Amino acid sequence: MAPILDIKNLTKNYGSVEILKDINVAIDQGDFLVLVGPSGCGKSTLLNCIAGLEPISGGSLHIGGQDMTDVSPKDRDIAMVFQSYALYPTMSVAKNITFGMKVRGVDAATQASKLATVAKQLQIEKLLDRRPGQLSGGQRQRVAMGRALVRDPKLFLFDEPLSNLDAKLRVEMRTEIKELHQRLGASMVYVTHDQIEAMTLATKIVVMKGGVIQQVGTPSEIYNRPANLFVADFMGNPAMNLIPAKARSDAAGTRIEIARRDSAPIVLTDSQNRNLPEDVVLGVRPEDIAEPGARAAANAQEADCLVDIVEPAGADTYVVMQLGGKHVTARLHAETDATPGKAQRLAFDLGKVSYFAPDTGQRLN
Ligand SMILES: Nc1ncnc2c1ncn2[C@@H]1O[C@H](COP(=O)(O)OP(=O)(O)OP(=O)(O)O)[C@@H](O)[C@H]1O
Repeated sequence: MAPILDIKNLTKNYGSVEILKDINVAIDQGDFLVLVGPSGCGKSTLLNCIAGLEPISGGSLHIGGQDMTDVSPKDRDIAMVFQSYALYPTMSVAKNITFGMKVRGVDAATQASKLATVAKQLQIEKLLDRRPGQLSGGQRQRVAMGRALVRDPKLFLFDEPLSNLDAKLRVEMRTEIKELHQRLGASMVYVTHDQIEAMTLATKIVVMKGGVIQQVGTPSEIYNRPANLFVADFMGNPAMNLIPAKARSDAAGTRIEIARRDSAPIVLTDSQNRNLPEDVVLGVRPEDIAEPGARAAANAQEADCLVDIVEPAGADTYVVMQLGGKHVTARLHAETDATPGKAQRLAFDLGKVSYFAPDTGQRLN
């Protein structure tokens, strides 16, 4: 089957400035694509290009197998949910949701039945007579989604829909959106700068920086095999530790040497990765540094590390050390007896590490 959305070699310029560079992405029916990246990376511009709110400068864009490059937004069979919700303030919730259908000439009975279905799905049946001003942020968000749902479009587009909500409600609405996606099996494109939102919602993530796609992959690919230092650093909280190290390969494997502040370097042996250049950046997630025996590890290599800071975080305790001249965070059990100023034996899971070239930032393994 043709991809539901197929973007090929898309570029977008504002005047002489190239905002999006050679964008290539395709998703299948039912995919939840999340565009994620720091402010100004071009994710909203890309969404607006998909919606047809911005013309593209080069390349092509197909939705449902149809070339939409020059088609107006209303004829693209999409529905968009904006950050601002864009509700009509003087209309009731019911009118806000049915207005688009009315404009398109949908008959009254169909309007009513679609409204009832969507109101039930979103649990806003009791709010239908209210105006947007009489709703909470989360309720407004639901109404905005209701307006998109009644269109039954080929593609839903979401532009940071949760960014106006407080932290707790954000998490609740995130779960609701995920549940809605699972129930409808709809195809969605979702913009956020929040990497947790990206990881939890997406079936496919596009990480962007400076108008350039850094990596396209499933949440697990992006998290476990980041393509470069930018993605490694951007996705995950606390961030992946990125430690300058020396790699020396021989018959037994690769010896990874990491400088310590006041003693000889730590030496870990990686039996899987050979042929690394001498200078590498070792990428290791905080959860892949543990107390020996605490977690199943594919290739645990132990070393003593001087603990600088201990940060209890409820379920886990974060321990911060200095290795390779960087702060390195390990995610330990809450009951750890790690103590600031004391050495702690830690197991590094070399079966899960990433290596990057210090100069280009590209992944090496
Ligand atoms: N109409 C415009 N004219 C010129 N430059 C623009 C215009 N709209 C956006 N830009 C620039 O394009 C770049 C990408 O903007 P965009 O809004 O897509 O980023 P973003 O990743 O969505 O960021 P944010 O999360 O802050 O919304 C930015 O450098 C921005 O200044």
